[in-house]
Amino acid sequence: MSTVFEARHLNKSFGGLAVAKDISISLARGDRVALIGPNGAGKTTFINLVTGHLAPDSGTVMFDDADVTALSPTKRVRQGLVRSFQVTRLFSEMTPAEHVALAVLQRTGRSGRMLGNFQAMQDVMAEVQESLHSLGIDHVANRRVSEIAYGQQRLLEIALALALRPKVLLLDEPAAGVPQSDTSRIETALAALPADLAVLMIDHDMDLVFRFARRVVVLAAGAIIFDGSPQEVTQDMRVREAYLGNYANARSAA
Ligand SMILES: Nc1ncnc2c1ncn2[C@@H]1O[C@H](COP(=O)(O)OP(=O)(O)OP(=O)(O)O)[C@@H](O)[C@H]1O
Repeated sequence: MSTVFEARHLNKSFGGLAVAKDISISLARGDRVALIGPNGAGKTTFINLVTGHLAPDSGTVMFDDADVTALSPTKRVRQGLVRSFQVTRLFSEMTPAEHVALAVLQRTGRSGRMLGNFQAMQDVMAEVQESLHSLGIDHVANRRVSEIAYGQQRLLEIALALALRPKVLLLDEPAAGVPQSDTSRIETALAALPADLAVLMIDHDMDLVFRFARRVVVLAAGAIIFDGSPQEVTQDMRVREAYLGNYANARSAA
């Protein structure tokens, strides 16, 4: 598989606190990687370094064989390096259909001012319908975001990220805050992501992580302490001590 993304030796400190220590991770097309670790390990900081929301003190971010370390977050998104939107970035008065239409208009270089007329644009409408249908939220397409369930809002985040046609998708806790009864919908959406898309997901729900990931990277105190298969990670003594102890014991007892 060809490498599409590579973080090389990223370092970042806040004051005296080193939160990224020589982090190197690469992703190939079709990868399904989970980034796990204790609270405060530096997972979100890593995503921010990758997307350009934070500048590293040293190190390089490579995307599609080009150095994108100095590019703005917007330029990285345009190239296909996309993180899922956060619920807090949705507009409560707008509908899911309008959100997706806006993303499609932006991606295709058309003005957001055309949003009032998107239902007359066949290509936009077709993509909106197909997108919301594939994520199982087409029945709430025309409700206000403030009126739909939290799990549906999180599915809309995924729809918006996919509308940007990413090559690499970074998902920061896609199921966090979603009631247990709805997490299966998120899992179904994750399982149906395009096969050639490279996905890196952060989550604390280990059942979700182990069903989704074919590779697991563990961060602790800003450093990678493990990068390997889900089968090996539960056996790794450093990982057990830093994070997975109880979970690994439960799995081996089951
Ligand atoms: N802008 C900032 N300024 C100072 N310290 C920060 C900043 N952002 C994060 N930190 C610190 O960096 C460390 C890593 O935080 P980060 O949010 O990346 O961890 P995390 O692994 O994503 O944690 P969680 O699982 O709780 O979301 C923490 O100690 C945090 O307090």
